[in-house]
Amino acid sequence: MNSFVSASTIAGEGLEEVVSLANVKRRFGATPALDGVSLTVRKGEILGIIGRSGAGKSTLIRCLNGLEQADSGEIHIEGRNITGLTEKELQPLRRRIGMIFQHFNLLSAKTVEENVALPLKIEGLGKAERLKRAAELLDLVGLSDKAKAYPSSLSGGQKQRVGIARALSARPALLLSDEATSALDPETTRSILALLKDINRKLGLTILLITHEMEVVRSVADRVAVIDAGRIVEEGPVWSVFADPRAAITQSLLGGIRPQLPEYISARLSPISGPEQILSVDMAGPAAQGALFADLSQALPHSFRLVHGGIDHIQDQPVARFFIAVPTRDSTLPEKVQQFLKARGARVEVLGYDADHA
Ligand SMILES: Nc1ncnc2c1ncn2[C@@H]1O[C@H](COP(=O)(O)OP(=O)(O)OP(=O)(O)O)[C@@H](O)[C@H]1O
Repeated sequence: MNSFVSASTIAGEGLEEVVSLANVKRRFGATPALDGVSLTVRKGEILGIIGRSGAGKSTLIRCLNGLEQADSGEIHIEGRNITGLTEKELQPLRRRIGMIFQHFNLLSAKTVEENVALPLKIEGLGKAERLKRAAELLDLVGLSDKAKAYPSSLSGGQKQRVGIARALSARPALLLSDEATSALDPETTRSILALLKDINRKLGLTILLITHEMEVVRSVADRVAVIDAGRIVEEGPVWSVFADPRAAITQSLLGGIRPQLPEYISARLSPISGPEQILSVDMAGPAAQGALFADLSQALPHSFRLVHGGIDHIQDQPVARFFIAVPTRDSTLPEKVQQFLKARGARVEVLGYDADHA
């Protein structure tokens, strides 16, 4: 483990909730930007907050770091209520939150190591100690060879690594990532997310990820909270929210990364009985581990045709979603197939009938 940044120095000892919000409200004129938000970020976890543009994510961040005052409700950082504090009282608490941003916000006239060491200068540390710590942090993010470089000579991914090192330099209790991968290409995004996960695991760093991309949540978060019109509409372990999204907004945000019924089939689906009934079959955890379709085909031969789908693995849990077509020539078959699948723990939904399948 890195000697400078250890789990115990990043997060306060013995505190389970690094951040908690209780019924936080913030209104701009007629717009309730935050409409009673309650959530907690637990020590050592990665919590993803996802929402569309205008959902209230920026207002939430601004309330958390004290740039915006909530109209009502309470915000605790490491057990301390920050609502109503003066600017002076807020300053030491603000330093408990390290931030990384979409556009990195590095100082272009300073070298990489100077950027990383800057928060330590503000804390009053001597130069030798600042540079020693900067070197350790650059080692942590894999950029030791760029210490003397200027930000303009770095790629986007390298700039964000510097941003991460700088955010960690003042030993924050929480790393707040504000759309930190939104300006990066998919491969660089993956490497930055892998780095965040690695630091989270190695150092026990608590991370709050604000994003509009489900893929970001999928690859690194432990829990996810979905925000819509200033309200948390759904919250839970990532794999379970992916397996069974309840809110319409969550289903819509998941649209791009969950198997969907192919467009050409959904376009011709009819609610009126036809030659094939189309079902969606969702399974997660133990239910997704068995040989469900092999067993179905043995119990009820020629009872279905696989149309589309697949198995994803989220937080080491299988999450499966398939679409099958069941012939209706034998009118009792659809019901038998559904009962078989439900008895094996699958969630089954009748989407309609495909009248045109040859
Ligand atoms: N200073 C302000 N004055 C007036 N309305 C505001 C202000 N800040 C935010 N709002 C409104 O509050 C709502 C939430 O905005 P917010 O910026 O928090 O959303 P967001 O999820 O961060 O969106 P984006 O992803 O586009 O940044 C929006 O309807 C926005 O127009």
